[in-house]
Amino acid sequence: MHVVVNAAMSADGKLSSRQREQVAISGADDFDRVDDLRVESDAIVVGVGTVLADDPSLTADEGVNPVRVVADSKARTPLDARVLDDRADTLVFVAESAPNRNVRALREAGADVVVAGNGRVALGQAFSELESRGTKRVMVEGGGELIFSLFDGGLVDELRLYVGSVVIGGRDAPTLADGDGFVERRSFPDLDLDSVERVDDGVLLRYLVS
Ligand SMILES: NC(=O)C1=CN([C@@H]2O[C@H](COP(=O)(O)OP(=O)(O)OC[C@H]3O[C@@H](n4cnc5c(N)ncnc54)[C@H](OP(=O)(O)O)[C@@H]3O)[C@@H](O)[C@H]2O)C=CC1
Ligand SMILES: Nc1nc(O)c(N)c(N[C@@H]2O[C@H](COP(=O)(O)O)[C@@H](O)[C@H]2O)n1
Repeated sequence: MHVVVNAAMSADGKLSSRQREQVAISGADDFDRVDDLRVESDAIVVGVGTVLADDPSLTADEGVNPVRVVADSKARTPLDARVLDDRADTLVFVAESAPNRNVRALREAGADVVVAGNGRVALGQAFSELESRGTKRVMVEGGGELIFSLFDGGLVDELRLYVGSVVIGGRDAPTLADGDGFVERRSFPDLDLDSVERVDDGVLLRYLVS
C-alpha cells in the first residue's frame, strides 16, 4: 500500500490560523491537483480534528470517489458532518473505549465503524485493515496531529506539500506535524526531494520518505 500525505501550508509552516478554521492557502490550480489525487486514491484519510474544524466533504468534482476514512478514537464525528453524506462510502476507525451510543449513531448514519486500538486509534492496525480490504493507494489530508503520528509510525511513503506565499504565524496555529514532535536527530524522518514545481503563486514540493 502506498501512502501519500498531501497538505497546504503557509511559508511559515502553518496549516491554518490559531482559530483552526479552513484557510485558503493554495489556489484553483492546486485544488484541481488535489481533486485529481483524490480520484487516483482508493482511500482518503483525515483525523477527526480536521472533520470538526473544516467539515470537508473529501469528494472530487468528477470521477469515482474513494472511501473516506476518519481516525476518531471516541466516535466524535458529528452526525451532520459532510463526510457522512451519501456522496461516498465512509469508514470511521474508533478505539475500544469509544462510547457505544456514539458508535451506534455513526453506524445508523451509514458509516462503517471499525475498532482499532485501545485509548487511541492504532494507525498501524487501521492501515493493515485498509490493506486487507484491497486498498492500494491512500491519500492523507491532515491534520497536523494525525500526520505526526503517521510519520512517527513509519506509515508515510510520500509527502506532497504545497507552500503558499503567505505568513500565518501563531504559536498555537497547527503545523504540518504537531503531536509531541521528535527530539533525537536520528528519529527525524528523512525525506528525499523528488520534484519542485511552481503552482498558482506558491510551490509544490514532492518528497519520498527515505
Ligand atoms: N492546509 C491543509 O492542507 C490542511 C489543514 N488542516 C487544518 O488542520 C487543523 C486540524 O488539525 P488537527 O487539529 O491536528 O486535527 P487532525 O485532523 O490531525 O485530527 C487529530 C485528531 O485525530 C484523532 N486521532 C485518532 N487517532 C489518532 C492518532 N493515532 N494520532 C493522532 N491523532 C489521532 C485524535 O482525536 P481523538 O483522540 O478524539 O481520536 C486527534 O485529536 C484545522 O485547523 C484544519 O483547518 C487540516 C487538513 C489539511
Ligand atoms: N490543498 C489544500 N489547499 C488549501 O489551501 C487548503 N486550505 C486545504 N485544506 C484542506 O482541504 C480539505 C478541503 O476539503 P473539501 O474540499 O471541503 O472536501 C480540508 O481537509 C482542508 O483542511 N487543502
